[in-house]
Amino acid sequence: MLRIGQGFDVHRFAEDRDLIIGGAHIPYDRGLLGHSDADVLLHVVSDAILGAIGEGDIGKHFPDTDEAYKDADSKVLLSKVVELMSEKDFRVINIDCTIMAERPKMLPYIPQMQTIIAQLLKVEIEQVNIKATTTEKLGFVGREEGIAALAVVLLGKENA
Ligand SMILES: Nc1ccn([C@@H]2O[C@H](COP(=O)(O)O)[C@@H](O)[C@H]2O)c(=O)n1
Ligand SMILES: C[C@@]1(CO)OP(=O)(O)OP(=O)(O)OC[C@H]1O
Repeated sequence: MLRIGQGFDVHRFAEDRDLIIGGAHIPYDRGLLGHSDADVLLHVVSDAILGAIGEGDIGKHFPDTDEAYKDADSKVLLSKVVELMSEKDFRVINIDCTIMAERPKMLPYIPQMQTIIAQLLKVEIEQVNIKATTTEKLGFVGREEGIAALAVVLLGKENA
């Protein structure tokens, strides 16, 4: 059986926050605001998987009203999502992600993000594709107010 899922998320920039995208710590003068570490890329990967297995979204599983998730490491949240996926006997076939950011340049950090995400998903690096784009100075991304990301995932389950 094959199942597809998608995720979309946005976080605004804030002073005095680390910029963490796909688990990579990116040197920059601002980070992203959130209840968790605001790793917008890991959030869309989590949401895409939850969507594919019909389990809602990360807000349902890790509410932003719960102090347990204050400054939470999104790698831990994604690991819990992967556990849920595995309990349902699904595995990731491939995932394709896009980061929308006017700045900073993501390209140098993409191999590191791929490695981290592949480890968390328990797949090979080749099964994880990550792209980055500006929005040509248009909209909230273009005004450098925040970063958006999206992901599409294909899951498979044997003998079903
Ligand atoms: N934050 C970003 C945005 C883009 N890139 C890389 O630059 C290429 C060109 O971007 P355009 O938005 O001008 O099409 C893009 O394909 C990415 O490889 C980036 O690294 N970080
Ligand atoms: C991840 C959670 C939980 O800490 O918080 P945020 O970092 O605010 O992220 P968001 O994508 O807005 O919503 C999901 C939340 O439940």
